[in-house]
Amino acid sequence: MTMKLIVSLVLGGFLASFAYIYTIFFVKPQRLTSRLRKQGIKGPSPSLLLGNIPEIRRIQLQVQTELSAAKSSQKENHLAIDHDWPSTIFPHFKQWINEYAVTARYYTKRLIILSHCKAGLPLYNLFDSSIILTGAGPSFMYSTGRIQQLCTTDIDMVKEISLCTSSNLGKPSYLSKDRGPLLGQSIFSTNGPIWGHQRKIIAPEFYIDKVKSMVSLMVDCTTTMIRSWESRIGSDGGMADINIDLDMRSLSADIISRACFGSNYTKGEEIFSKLRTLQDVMSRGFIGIPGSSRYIPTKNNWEIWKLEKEINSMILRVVKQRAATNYEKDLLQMILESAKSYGDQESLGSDISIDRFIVDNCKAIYFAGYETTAITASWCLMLLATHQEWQARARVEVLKICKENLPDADMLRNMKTVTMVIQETMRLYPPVAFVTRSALQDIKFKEITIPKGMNIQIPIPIVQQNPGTWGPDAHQFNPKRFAKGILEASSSPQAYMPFGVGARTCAGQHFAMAELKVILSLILSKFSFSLSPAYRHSPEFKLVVQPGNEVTLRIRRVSSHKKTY
Ligand code: HEM
Repeated sequence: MTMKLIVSLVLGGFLASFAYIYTIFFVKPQRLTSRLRKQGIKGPSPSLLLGNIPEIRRIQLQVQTELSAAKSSQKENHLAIDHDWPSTIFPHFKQWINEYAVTARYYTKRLIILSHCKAGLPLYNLFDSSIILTGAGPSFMYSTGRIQQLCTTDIDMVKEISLCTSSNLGKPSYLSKDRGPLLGQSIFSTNGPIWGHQRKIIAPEFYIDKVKSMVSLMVDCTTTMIRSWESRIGSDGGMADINIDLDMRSLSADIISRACFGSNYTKGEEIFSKLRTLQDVMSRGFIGIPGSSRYIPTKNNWEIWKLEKEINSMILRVVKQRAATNYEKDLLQMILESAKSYGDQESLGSDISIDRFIVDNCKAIYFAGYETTAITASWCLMLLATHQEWQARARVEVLKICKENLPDADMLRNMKTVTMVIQETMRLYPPVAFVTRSALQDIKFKEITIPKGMNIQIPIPIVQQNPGTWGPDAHQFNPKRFAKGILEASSSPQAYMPFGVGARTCAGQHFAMAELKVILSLILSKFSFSLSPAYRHSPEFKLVVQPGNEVTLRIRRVSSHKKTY
């Protein structure tokens, strides 16, 4: 009897798991993709459990093998830096765009009708499904395990997405599930009223006026780093090779900690180092496949759970300390106060606990505020080191504006060349590689109905390096293209999106720009620099696009400017 019960329980469990896996990995994806396929959207055929992951791996491996063969046949020249890194990091996108996002779809119906008339073709051909569905543009679909993506580089579709204010468009659920330990139920991953509440609390803390008042704090932190560089370089004529990645990370961490977490900033360093390890562990492998589930006790997941627990309790300790100290009016205080009122707001319809609300949002700000800005600063300095003419131009501007003074908010606003350099850096090396959205209900863009549950992905680096939009020098560093602002830099303003698009655009972009200008202007005014011969250019994607090898600069003092702070 007991044996029978065990057997039927095991069998029942097995059948239930099979039915679950079959629904998640086959029935649901089929339902989504067949609706898109009927509308002319194509894509590579997925395998059952892994989707297109095997093909992604195969294409990446093939491109990397070809690349290393080409490299070994050439004499290595570290100064020959190729900015077309998306072709090697995301080669599958380029291949799929060529294969599945056919050129005919670029045409509007009018153009097709005209070309048909010109070619003497009968117009009834227009009802052929491959031609009539011209709305898609360069879009295709693919999947990683259970996660279905509609990937688009179609500027018109990007424009419609960025103008969309409908609550039917939101952030994908995999951000709070698969990326949960990092992003949790924070402003980054929530939707609807709870997101609206979080945005209302956090965004005003980074409005331009608030940021202006944080410039002196940014200058103080950067000055401390500059002094340490000066002592490493020694007196005039001295020189040092400095690994700037580490310094940019600790500087950025210092700035965001002090700006957002006030007197409790000292705990920040530990939290950042753990967050970085967490990000590293989480970037291994793909999300959405069986075995990567956050509930399965794999070695990776044990490490993630341990780090998550440690980070969460460290943040809660900071919160407790804050409760015991004097009142401060910083972001942490705003989050704490809003968490109290959030507890009373049943209308938000959320089941997130107050502790979770605090921890997830603090964690998200720590992560967003430090990693992206630090990496951008490293890329800016690397590019200025390899483009001495732009380094000299930016330095002349900084010295002219600041004279013998430390930069303030007005001076930063007038730094046109420095701004152009930062904008061009974020065009070539956007730290965030994808704008991600999800159809929370059926939603229509460019005559294509995107079914509920489908994720939408815009690969930022590919759009920002498209020669069709940016011209033949799309893969080159040319800050001049931003001389008349972002709107005039390319044939389509929507093609520039390092801070994302639409309602979910980066809440900290003014803060990030001010911080980058402070860092660059202070470094330029004190030092000249070139790339260390040890540098090897190798961008990598680990949730963010970062230098795969350390950026080491050969740094000297600027001799004509001897003022010390
Ligand atoms: C160079 C630096 C930075 C870059 C390139 C960057 C980029 C981005 C991108 C691409 C998004 C997603 C936008 C979208 O989905 O359309 C985002 C969101 C966000 N960023 Fe940034 N970011 C930077 C710095 C910062 C800083 C310094 C902060 C705050 C201290 C910050 C706070 C946020 C927040 C809160 C969101 C979520 C907005 C929402 O969903 O409502 N970011 N950022």
